[in-house]
Amino acid sequence: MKVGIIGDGAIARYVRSHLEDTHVCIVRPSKIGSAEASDTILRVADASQVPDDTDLMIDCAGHSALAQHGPLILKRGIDLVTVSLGALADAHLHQKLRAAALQGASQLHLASGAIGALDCLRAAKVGGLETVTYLGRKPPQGWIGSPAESTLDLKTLKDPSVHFDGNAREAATAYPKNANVAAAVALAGVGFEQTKVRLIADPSIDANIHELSATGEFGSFTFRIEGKALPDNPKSSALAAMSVVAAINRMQAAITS
Ligand SMILES: NC(=O)C1=CN([C@@H]2O[C@H](COP(=O)(O)OP(=O)(O)OC[C@H]3O[C@@H](n4cnc5c(N)ncnc54)[C@H](O)[C@@H]3O)[C@@H](O)[C@H]2O)C=CC1
Ligand SMILES: O=C([O-])CC(=O)C(=O)O
Repeated sequence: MKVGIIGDGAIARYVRSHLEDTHVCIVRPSKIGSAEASDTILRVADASQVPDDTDLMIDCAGHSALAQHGPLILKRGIDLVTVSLGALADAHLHQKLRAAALQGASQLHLASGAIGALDCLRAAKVGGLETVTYLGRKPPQGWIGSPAESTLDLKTLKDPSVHFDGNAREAATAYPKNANVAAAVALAGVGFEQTKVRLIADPSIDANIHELSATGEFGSFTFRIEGKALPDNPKSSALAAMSVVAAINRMQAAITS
């Protein structure tokens, strides 16, 4: 399988290090000439330059990259795995990606990202869900560059502080680098409006802690994960990068779980 990637950040580097070969990489135009001499990968600036024989593209570059490159990749009949699923909180983009996939007879696969138990939520949805709540906690440095900065002094924070309380659509839209998990939970469960989200900066922790609780016809469950961040990006959990590799592996397996 010829696999290409979008982005060259923390998640993309992890994913590439776990793939035998990467065929092509879509990067920002300013980075086209910046490849290290040892890196022989074909670097291109947009989806129209991705070679025709590419079987699968992997988006590890965030919401704007999925919006920019996703529709053409799918229209060209190339399957796409994305970790930037918070971008789907934009109903217009959601519809555009869906239409592109139908037109190209391709599929957009949503990596599970930094959370687990989405399989449980999807199954529970069949019987009917009553409440779904997601709580995202990160150390203060994980919220730098986000709207948390407008309500909290992240450098001097002493106590755990809630800086967002609302629904998954608002969270995914306002926190494109931090609330993709809220979108993953919404898409697997009761949708963007009904999924309750709280985001917390917590100086007493050194992990990205995600908690998911649901009740419904099936009963109830709570899932909690303490995820280590990737060494080169405190915002992104290592599990998010691992989930992309797992999604690629699943797509190539004869028997999938
Ligand atoms: N689903 C989940 O649980 C998670 C999802 N994410 C998403 O993954 C994204 C990437 O995370 P990291 O690798 O840690 O971030 P990063 O900041 O280390 O890397 C992002 C890379 O994307 C590139 N990029 C941005 N826009 C681009 C465009 N239009 N075309 C080509 N390249 C572009 C940047 O140059 C950079 O190399 C985050 O922005 C976030 O939206 C991150 C963590 C968890
Ligand atoms: O990596 C994480 O822990 C979660 C994250 O940034 C996101 O949901 O966008």
